[in-house]
This record gives sequence, structure tokens and C-alpha cells, in this order.
Amino acid sequence: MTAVVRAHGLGKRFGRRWALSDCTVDIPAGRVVGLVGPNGAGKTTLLRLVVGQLAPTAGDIEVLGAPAGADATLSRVGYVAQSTPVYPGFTVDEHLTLGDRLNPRWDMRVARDRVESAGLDPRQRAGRLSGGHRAQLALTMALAKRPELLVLDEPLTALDPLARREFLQGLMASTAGSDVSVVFSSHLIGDLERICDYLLVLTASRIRLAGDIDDLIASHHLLTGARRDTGWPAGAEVISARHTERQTTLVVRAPRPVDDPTWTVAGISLEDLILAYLKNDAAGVTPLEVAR
Ligand SMILES: Nc1ncnc2c1ncn2[C@@H]1O[C@H](COP(=O)(O)OP(=O)(O)OP(=O)(O)O)[C@@H](O)[C@H]1O
Repeated sequence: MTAVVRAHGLGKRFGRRWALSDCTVDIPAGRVVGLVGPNGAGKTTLLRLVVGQLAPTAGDIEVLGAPAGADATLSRVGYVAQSTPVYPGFTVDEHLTLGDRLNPRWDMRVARDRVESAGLDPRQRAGRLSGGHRAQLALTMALAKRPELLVLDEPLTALDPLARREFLQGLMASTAGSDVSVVFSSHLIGDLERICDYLLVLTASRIRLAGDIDDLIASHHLLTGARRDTGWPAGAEVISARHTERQTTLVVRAPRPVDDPTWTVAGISLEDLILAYLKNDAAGVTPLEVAR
């Protein structure tokens, strides 16, 4: 597997607190990777390590074959931070001119098309744009660089539903048939489901799950049966358990479909799979405890 990001034993500490711990992961090239996790899990920290804005406290990280943040890779990585930074005193058009000067692979046509479709006024100063339009400008700057790796930290939060859909369609159109790899953090699972084919789940500063979404869906199952506190199915790892007075519902990971007549087995949606890992994130807490 060719990896765009290779992290080994990666950790970042702020003061006494580890924002990211012991992260060992290879992010495959040419994929659209969804990064999910609860608030404060360490997603932004991981993304800032990827783009070289932070230096690791422990371990190492390689991006596009070089140490993260290396000069040689800067123009090959596009990044939109959560705050969607722009230059407030520059107009939209001046942003595009600056992008053209600074980036060897800049595509002015992509930039102008996006500005037009997002309804941005080229003469408007960026400092006066609405939050959603500022996000659109920041995304345009990242896409028009024609990066090999595009890193987006919750880019959709400020966009209205229509703009969100159009952005996702635009993103899919610009990634289809190209080699660009995308790492995309979001709390909006429906949006991730629409465009991602690879998933990373980060909870409590650790990677809990990484893999191809189709494989993860195939290896996780939803089991329902009569209420019980023991007697879990053999050969399956219980990820989460929920109980009503009469019924127990499990999310389990098992390489083969669970063959146990005391359970009704069903496929799992991406949303249920992610929620099972998010619920069961506190270290040392058993699935039974977190389910109540
Ligand atoms: N520059 C910093 N200085 C001190 N602590 C920080 C800094 N950046 C992040 N942290 C802490 O590191 C932890 C992880 O933060 P991070 O922003 O990476 O989480 P996140 O998963 O992106 O959260 P959210 O979904 O809320 O954006 C948090 O406890 C946060 O307070």
C-alpha cells in the first residue's frame, strides 16, 4: 500500500496533557478519508501534525514521503483549518492572484469557477465576507493549488445545507479521476458517508479504528436478543452494548457473520458503527457500563 501519511508512535503533548498519544497509522493514497471523534479527541492536533504546523512530542510522521512540514512538500499539501483563515484586507480576486504567485501548480480556472459557483464577489474584501463565504474562499484556495494531499478540518460547519452539498459534489468531482488524497474531519456523519471510502476514528487522543469503510461495514454486525448481561457470542469482539428491560442490542466485530440462534443478526450502518466506538471510548470502561 502506498501511504500519503505514515505515523509511528506519534504523540503531541500540550503542557501535561497528551492531545494525541501513540498514534501509529498509515493513511493510504488516493482515498477520501473521514476522520471522526468527539470534541477534544485530538483530530485538529493530528491534522496540524500532518501539515507540519505542529512538531511531534513523540514518534514521527512522514507526509508524501518526507518529514511532515518539509519545504519540498508544502506546495503539494492543501490545508483548510477549522477557522478558515483568509487575509481580511485582500479582496477575493487578490487572494486568487496571491495563490497564483505562490503555488507552482495553481489552476486559475478552477479558482474562478469556484468563486463564481459559490456566489462570491471577486471585489469583496475577505474580512467582510460571511462565515460561509469565507469558508468557500479558503476551500477554493486549497483546491486551486491542485494538491496531492488535501487536509480539511471541519470545512462544512459554516456552510448552509445547499452550499454543503455543492461543496461535497465539487470535491468529489475534483477528486474523481485524479490521484489527490483527502483527509476530512467532520462531525457530520451523513456527509462523511457520502464522500469517504476510508475511516479513522479517534477517541480520547488515540486511534480506535482505521480501515476501508466497506471492510469495516462487512466486519461489524448489529445483534439483538433477549436481555442478558453475559453470554456474548463466541469469536466476536463486543464494541458496545445497549439494554432495555427485555432486550439487549450489541455492536460486535467479527470476521464472519455471527452464527448463534439466540441473536438476530443484522448489517450495520456507518452511523451506528461510528456511534458504537464513540460511546465506548473511555479507557477501562466495559461495554456494559457505557451502555446504561
Ligand atoms: N495549542 C494548544 N494548547 C493547549 N492545549 C491544546 C492546544 N491545542 C489543542 N489542545 C488540547 O488538546 C486536546 C485535543 O484538541 P483538538 O483540538 O486536537 O481536538 P479535536 O478533536 O479537534 O476537537 P473538536 O472536535 O472540538 O475540534 C484538547 O484537550 C485541547 O484542549
